Amino acid sequence: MSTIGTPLGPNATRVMLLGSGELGKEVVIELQRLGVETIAVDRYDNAPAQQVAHHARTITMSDSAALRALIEAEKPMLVVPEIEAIATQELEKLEAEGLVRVIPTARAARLTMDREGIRRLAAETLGLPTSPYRFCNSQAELQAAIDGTDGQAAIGYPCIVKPVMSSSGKGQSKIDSAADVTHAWDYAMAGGRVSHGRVIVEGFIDFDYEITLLTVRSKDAAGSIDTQFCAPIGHIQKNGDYVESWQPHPMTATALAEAQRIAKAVTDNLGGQGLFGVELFVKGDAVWFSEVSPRPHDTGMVTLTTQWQSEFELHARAILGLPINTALKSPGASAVIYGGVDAKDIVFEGLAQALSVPQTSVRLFGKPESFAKRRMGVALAWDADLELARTRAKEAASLVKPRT
Ligand SMILES: Nc1ncnc2c1ncn2[C@@H]1O[C@H](COP(=O)(O)OP(=O)(O)OP(=O)(O)O)[C@@H](O)[C@H]1O
Ligand SMILES: NCC(=O)N[C@@H]1O[C@H](COP(=O)([O-])[O-])[C@@H](O)[C@H]1O
Ligand SMILES: [Mg+2]
Repeated sequence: MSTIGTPLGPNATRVMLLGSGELGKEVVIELQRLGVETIAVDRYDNAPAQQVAHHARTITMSDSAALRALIEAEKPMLVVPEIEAIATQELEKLEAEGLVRVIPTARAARLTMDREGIRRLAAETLGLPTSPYRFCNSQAELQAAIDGTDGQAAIGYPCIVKPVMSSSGKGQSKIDSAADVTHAWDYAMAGGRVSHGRVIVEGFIDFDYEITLLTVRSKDAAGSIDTQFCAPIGHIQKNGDYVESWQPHPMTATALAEAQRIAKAVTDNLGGQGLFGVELFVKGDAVWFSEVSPRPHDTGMVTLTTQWQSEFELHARAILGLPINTALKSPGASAVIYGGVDAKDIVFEGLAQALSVPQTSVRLFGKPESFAKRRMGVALAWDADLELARTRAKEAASLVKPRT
């Protein structure tokens, strides 16, 4: 994009987000700082990014006809997928018709929205190391894959089952023995973002630690695409959902080089411009590819306090073709604030106490409805001492008390 227009005028640079959660909210804020007109779309009204965008639209984003109608009506220059529940085949058609540019590309959005697309690309096309895996359409197929009675190598116990279209651990569970299989299947069927009836079962990787490697494809001074990495982000997940993250995570030079090699291979193939969150498991110097978000990553919210340009600013700049800088500002950490209750219009107590913890900040996303395990906010802390930052982020998060 060589010029930026005036928002709400005839030459405005219009960008549409498909998905308007906490990650999209920060992307919208960064786009607006650069003078972009924003349209935030989600499945429900008053989603976080809708509250800060110029325009808010509520549609079923997995409905191809509804998605096409909206894009044809709004005519955005860029469409930025933000969540894993979009009719990406329709985006591919719209992109092929020249009606819109999808970030990073419509193909990347389609491949990463479905665990099967990205896993087969990484493992089978690119030959990257991943956990052993199989896709199953029924509980019987799942059991056969675990036991190896389907004619292929047994996945064995323990293993992990996930709906092919889900995120933030929804519908995901660990199977330790045959007794867990029925529950894992039923839970996956109930938990996907889009009902699909298909799961991935993965062999369990007994990693030392896991990281997100934020990888940015942006234009360099000469106008060609250049890949840059942020410092690795360490994180802890509970039931497949992130609870804590920090940056930088210490790694051996060999493991870091391997992580960057894998991230470059995947993002080169996906192409386009923008920031990617490449999820990797590490044991010693061995690194496994897990999955990739072709957009800002939840564990990367820590960069709001650790980098000069957060992952959201990096994404906004990269998609607009602007220069980026991935440098670290200070070590730091993030800790999730959960809803704690199932209720609409909740209130948060203890913000003053939380923000009295030195070198912290808090983001409350403003989601209109809370669930006990819905992520409603995040606490951030920075310090040269990473462990101190982690302690403070967790302390600040624990002091914010949601209630009805
Ligand atoms: N094969 C595996 N072996 C060991 N742990 C795993 C495996 N697969 C997933 N996990 C654990 O579960 C977490 C969530 O898995 P995954 O990233 O696939 O789920 P997700 O629903 O896509 O989550 P998100 O949207 O937050 O990235 C991983 O970060 C890791 O901690
Ligand atoms: N791991 C992916 C992730 O964190 N995505 C973020 O969560 C939102 C959905 O939240 P919700 O489920 O509470 O509506 C998404 O819109 C995105 O911002
Ligand atoms: Mg993940």
